[in-house]
Amino acid sequence: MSKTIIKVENLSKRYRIGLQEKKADTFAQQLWNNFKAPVENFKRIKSLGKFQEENESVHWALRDVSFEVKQGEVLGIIGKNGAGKSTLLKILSKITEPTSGRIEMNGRVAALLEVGTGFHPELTGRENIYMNGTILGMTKKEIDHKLDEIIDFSGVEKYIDTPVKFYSSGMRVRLGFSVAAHLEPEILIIDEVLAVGDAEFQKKCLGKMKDVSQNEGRTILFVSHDMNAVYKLTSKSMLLDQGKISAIGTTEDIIRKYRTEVTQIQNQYFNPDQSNGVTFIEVITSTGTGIHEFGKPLKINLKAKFTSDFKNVALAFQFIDEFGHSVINPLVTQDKINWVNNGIGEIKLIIPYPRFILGKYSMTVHMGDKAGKQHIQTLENACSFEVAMDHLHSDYGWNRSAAFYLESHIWETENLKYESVY
Ligand SMILES: Nc1ncnc2c1ncn2[C@@H]1O[C@H](COP(=O)(O)OP(=O)(O)OP(=O)(O)O)[C@@H](O)[C@H]1O
Repeated sequence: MSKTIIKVENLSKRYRIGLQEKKADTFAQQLWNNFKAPVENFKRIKSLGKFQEENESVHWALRDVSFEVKQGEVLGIIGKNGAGKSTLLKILSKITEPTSGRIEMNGRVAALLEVGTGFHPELTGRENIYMNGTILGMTKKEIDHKLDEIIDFSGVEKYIDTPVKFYSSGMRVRLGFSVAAHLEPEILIIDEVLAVGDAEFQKKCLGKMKDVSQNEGRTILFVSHDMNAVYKLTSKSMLLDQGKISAIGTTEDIIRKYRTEVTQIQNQYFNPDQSNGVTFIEVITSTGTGIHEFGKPLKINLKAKFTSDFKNVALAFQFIDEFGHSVINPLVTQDKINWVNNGIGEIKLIIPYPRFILGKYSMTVHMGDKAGKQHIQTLENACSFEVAMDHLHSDYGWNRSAAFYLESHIWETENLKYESVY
């Protein structure tokens, strides 16, 4: 059993929201506000000083957060904007003090948080490498030994003797990551910053992080909004919600939970006017929450009610992607449907091998009589669902704009044959 390298107990961070100036409509009011401001601000500061008191100007960015990370573990940290992810990483990197709680870290920490943190702008790239190495407790000889590798990985060798203040944000991130990953910290903390770099560099960074965790036993904490990157790099993740841990578990489960929370999906349609036509439609996705995992069967349930028996009904389901394209030919009922039990009826559509690739889809339902003479109802945007592909590993990453669908296929040469089934 590997040893615990990070132990966090009841960690909380309280921010005091700025003491704002009062707005004035008139000059006289402005003078009065200026006169009163010091007294009011003093009162607010005093009330904030009382730790136990809740107040609208107090904001808890983290509240009672406890968890442990073992050596060599790669922990993904995900959550909506403002959930407290960066605050947690800043506290662990000793950039910010917690308000209360305890942290035990058994190793040297290298962090890549905001673009450019950890660099002195007036120093050159090379000087900054030495400065960072020294802070991490490395000798000059040890840094000398790593120097070429760091410069090479960063891809900024042309500018390595230029002060960092002249670097673009992408160049700073490249060098920042390279320094953090190569200077052999026991704990590597990486925030969203990698998103600044181009796709090729991001891929290279993910590969390097995998390498340092698997082959060198380093521990990594990784924050990202890119679920594909989290999926690829981590097997365990933590979901933060309003400063609290809402779940810790396998990355697959945590991403599923997160997606369900952030995606506003209308996967049920209910018609309050039940006099004639469709009364209810539901898209039953593989997760049951409007999120559908690529490749699994998709089901649609439709209920209808008419004022009397209704014979020879025809239905068509049309699937529209988020760019407004109809992605497959509308699926039309071939045989007549008769709803003769006072016009109450139900039909299920099952798509066994849907090919919709990641993204959001909505469904339009057309209803008419079989002869096509009578149009009964068209329900645009009746239900929607989102297709997720995080569970499918890809060396390239999935890109919504790259394709409309994904196809299973077979490769054959003289001495090799294999099938990729999606
Ligand atoms: N210096 C600060 N002063 C006041 N409030 C702050 C400060 N820093 C962060 N906060 C607040 O604390 C909460 C958590 O912020 P944090 O940046 O940790 O969230 P996050 O999960 O990293 O969000 P994002 O995904 O947008 O980066 C937010 O409500 C934020 O407004």
